[in-house]
Amino acid sequence: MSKGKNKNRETRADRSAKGSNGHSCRQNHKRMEMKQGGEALKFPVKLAMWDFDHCDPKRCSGKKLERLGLIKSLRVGQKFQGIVVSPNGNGVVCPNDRSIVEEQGVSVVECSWARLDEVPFNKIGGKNERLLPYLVAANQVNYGRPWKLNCVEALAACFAIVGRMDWASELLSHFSWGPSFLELNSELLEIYQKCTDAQSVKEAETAWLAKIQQEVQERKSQAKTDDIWMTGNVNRKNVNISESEDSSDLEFSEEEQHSKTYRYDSLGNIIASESEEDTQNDTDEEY
Ligand SMILES: C[S@@+](CC[C@H](N)C(=O)[O-])C[C@H]1O[C@@H](n2cnc3c(N)ncnc32)[C@H](O)[C@@H]1O
Repeated sequence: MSKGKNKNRETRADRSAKGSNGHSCRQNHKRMEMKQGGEALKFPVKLAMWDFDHCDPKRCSGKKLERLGLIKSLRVGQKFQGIVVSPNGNGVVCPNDRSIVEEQGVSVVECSWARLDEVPFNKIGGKNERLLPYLVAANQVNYGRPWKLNCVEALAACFAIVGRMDWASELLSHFSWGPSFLELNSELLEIYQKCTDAQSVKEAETAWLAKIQQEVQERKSQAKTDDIWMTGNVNRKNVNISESEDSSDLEFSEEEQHSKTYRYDSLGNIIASESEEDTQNDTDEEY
């Protein structure tokens, strides 16, 4: 029995019996026993997490995996041999990581995105710490948000990238919204699966981001053009039409419309080509 000033100090044995959330292994173990129908579910590879208890247990995907007996809690100070999917990672998960995933498993850091500065990253992790490339969350809390996935999405994303779609689907099947994560990201995951190393995944990610950026620009210009059909061409409102001019005078004759193909700017104004200004009679040029 310890005495005096050391009375309240934890022994090494006490500490090692606690998870990263400070709960005793017995408590964690007890929770792990609360499986569906009392039976622990089995997963083909090791799944682990450092749980910092930042999140509402009812909404927390890591805790749910733990309740199902699918994931093991690690303590601070304990390292993980497999892939550690972490905001502290250097390279990104890539198909070349497959053998590590299959042999050693995957772990995550169960914490709040808003409290990352409270996580002692130097005391957790392992030699295979990885970021995830661009993917979009499908969970109910962060639906549609890129990069910041929850724990089960992060584990599933890792499995999917290394080509273990079977494990990704199996894990997500325990969440009502789970399968939609793979649907939402299907095109991109297929692209990542065709890569090899981290650099090729980064290149694929850069190309994808450029593509979606371009699509956004195109949609914006399209929206501007569509507005004209709804509101009319605002530039035309400033055209000074004399009393005697009928609006039909501003329209082109059928003959004109058929004889030329006009080019329009984004506001619907006809762009006069240089050659048209120079040589009014030149009708051969196509725009
Ligand atoms: C910050 S926690 C949030 C957990 C959430 N409360 C839940 O219910 O699962 C999500 C964890 O998933 C992993 N993760 C998610 N997105 C990631 C990304 N883009 N790169 C690296 N790790 C990521 C990390 O381990 C991260 O700590």
